[in-house]
Amino acid sequence: MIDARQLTKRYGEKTAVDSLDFTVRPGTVTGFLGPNGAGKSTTMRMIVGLDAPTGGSVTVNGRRYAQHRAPLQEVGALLEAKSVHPGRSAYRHLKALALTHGIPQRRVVEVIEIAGLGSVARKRAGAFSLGMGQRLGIAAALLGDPQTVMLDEPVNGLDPEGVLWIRNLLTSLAAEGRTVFVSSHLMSEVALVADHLIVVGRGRLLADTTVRDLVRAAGGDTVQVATQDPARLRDVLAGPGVDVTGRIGSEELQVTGLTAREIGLKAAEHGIALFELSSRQVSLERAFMDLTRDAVEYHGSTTGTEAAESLGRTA
Ligand SMILES: Nc1ncnc2c1ncn2[C@@H]1O[C@H](COP(=O)(O)OP(=O)(O)OP(=O)(O)O)[C@@H](O)[C@H]1O
Repeated sequence: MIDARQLTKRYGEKTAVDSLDFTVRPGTVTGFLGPNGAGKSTTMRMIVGLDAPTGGSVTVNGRRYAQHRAPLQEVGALLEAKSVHPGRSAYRHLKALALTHGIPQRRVVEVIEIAGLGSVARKRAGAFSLGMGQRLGIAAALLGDPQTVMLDEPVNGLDPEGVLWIRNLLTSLAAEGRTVFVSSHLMSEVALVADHLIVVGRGRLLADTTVRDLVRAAGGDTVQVATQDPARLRDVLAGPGVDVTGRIGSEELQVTGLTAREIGLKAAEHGIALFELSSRQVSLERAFMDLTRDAVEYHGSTTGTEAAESLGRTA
């Protein structure tokens, strides 16, 4: 559990994080969303004590990070590209980390497996691709088998297989009852994996909500499903607040009141094959853009004249 109370960070005149109040709960993936410069990284750095708050406080499982006796076993974090000695292998890097934190060596082998680094673990980390570097950072974050896992933009640099791997990893960590907090500036990415969302802009809290409520508020909660067995899927999905429509004899159903993820999970649970599963993500993306419109620091639509004027002002 991560608990931020009136958390504030100022750098001179700039308020990077502005009186944030939020709670990240165990057993679920919480997405931390906001446009570039919204204060996500600064908040995460304060959670693990790499930056001191100017005001307010943030605790992990009831204590400030520095007050934990074995912090690596409490919170595993992937922040911006970790400094790994380029001449050191992934294995030796993790081994050194384990040694200095009293973590058994067998855990090093385990996290190498979890991170899919088995075939490159003995190679120099300096020769790693961005994606391999991310995997090594994630292996390091999981080393202490922490109850809380926090990842800053983890899909950066990962190929499609890596992105899928991250999604599955986050979901299974949450299913084990851990607190999973993951930042991104892409709603489409977060919506696939997170149940809960904390949205920030210019350091302020814009929304503390569920993906489901945000979708509902955007009026885009229809999910298109095509299945082998529509009658059975209707029965499986039936419940309060859920509405399923579809033509008789058609494989296609339109579902409201459940997310694509919930439908996919229920179908899998009952062994029902799906041929299509698509939510109206465009409206979800739009809901995020509407929420953060006034908080975006750099608008791509700035005209040449405006850009020149603003350059002139700062010059
Ligand atoms: N050390 C620092 N000194 C001065 N300003 C800083 C410092 N670190 C961050 N900032 C400023 O604080 C604001 C928030 O930055 P932060 O990196 O936390 O945002 P972010 O949401 O993580 O953005 P991004 O997605 O671009 O990483 C930005 O305007 C940034 O320029």
